[in-house]
Amino acid sequence: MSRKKTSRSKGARAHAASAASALPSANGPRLHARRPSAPAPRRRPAGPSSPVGPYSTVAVISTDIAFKVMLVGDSGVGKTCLLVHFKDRVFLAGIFIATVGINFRNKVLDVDGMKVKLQRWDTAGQEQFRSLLWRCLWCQVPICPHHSKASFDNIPAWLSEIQEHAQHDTVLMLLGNKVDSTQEHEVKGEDGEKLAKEYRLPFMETSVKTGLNVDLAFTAIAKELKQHSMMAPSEAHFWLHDYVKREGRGGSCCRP
Ligand SMILES: Nc1nc2c(ncn2[C@@H]2O[C@H](COP(=O)(O)OP(=O)(O)OP(=O)(O)O)[C@@H](O)[C@H]2O)c(=O)[nH]1
Repeated sequence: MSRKKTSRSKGARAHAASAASALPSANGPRLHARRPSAPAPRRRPAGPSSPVGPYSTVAVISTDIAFKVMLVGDSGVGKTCLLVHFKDRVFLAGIFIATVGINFRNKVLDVDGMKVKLQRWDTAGQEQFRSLLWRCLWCQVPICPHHSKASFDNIPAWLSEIQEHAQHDTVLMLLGNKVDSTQEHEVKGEDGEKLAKEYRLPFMETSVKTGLNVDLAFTAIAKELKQHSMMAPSEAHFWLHDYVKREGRGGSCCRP
């Protein structure tokens, strides 16, 4: 639990500040203007072996487009739980088995009539695993829980790392997880919102325990990614920030 990144150097934080200033303005170009001419290739991921064993049944689901998404943040912030809840609608209450290596889970969403596959990667906090993935990701979601100031304080360093290694047009969204927690909230929703504004990121409070905004977070990501790769000139523009504000429930990020 204590494999936190609290020891990040002042240099990293300074870099984070400069990374923030490097982000485009809210009214300027969007964070992620990638618009490939062809849909993302549906290749089997390179590197780590598939979790599908030799005796597993493989269901082949035809999808129109596929994207790699990764949740990032300190150990214990709820990355695995978010992924598991989104896929299987269960909350791993009180179960904390630190992720070792890399896992991934697929989920196909129907986004405006198109099948969008989100391939969600779950990594342990170790650098060597993340560095395998940085460059092929389409979306990164830094997370901090409401009751952990240390995790919150590390978000700029995570953002800095993303800025440094990931593709420049990676979709980003900030999540404040465990909003249900009865522990004293060292971090208020307003703090998360303020930080998100500073980095010009959409922000949402989530709770895997109650399910608050979990599906919405992934649906918003899927919509945004779909737009990046497929938007036809006649199609209405999808605004991630607006969608999150409009559809989110509870918390300071969203309407009541
Ligand atoms: N109350 C509450 N607890 C949560 C929530 N999300 C996760 N947890 C708990 O937080 C602990 C850690 O969750 P994980 O999903 O394993 O954390 P992680 O970020 O994947 O951790 P690593 O695998 O070490 O990187 C578990 O005991 C979960 O039950 C939430 O929304 N609310």
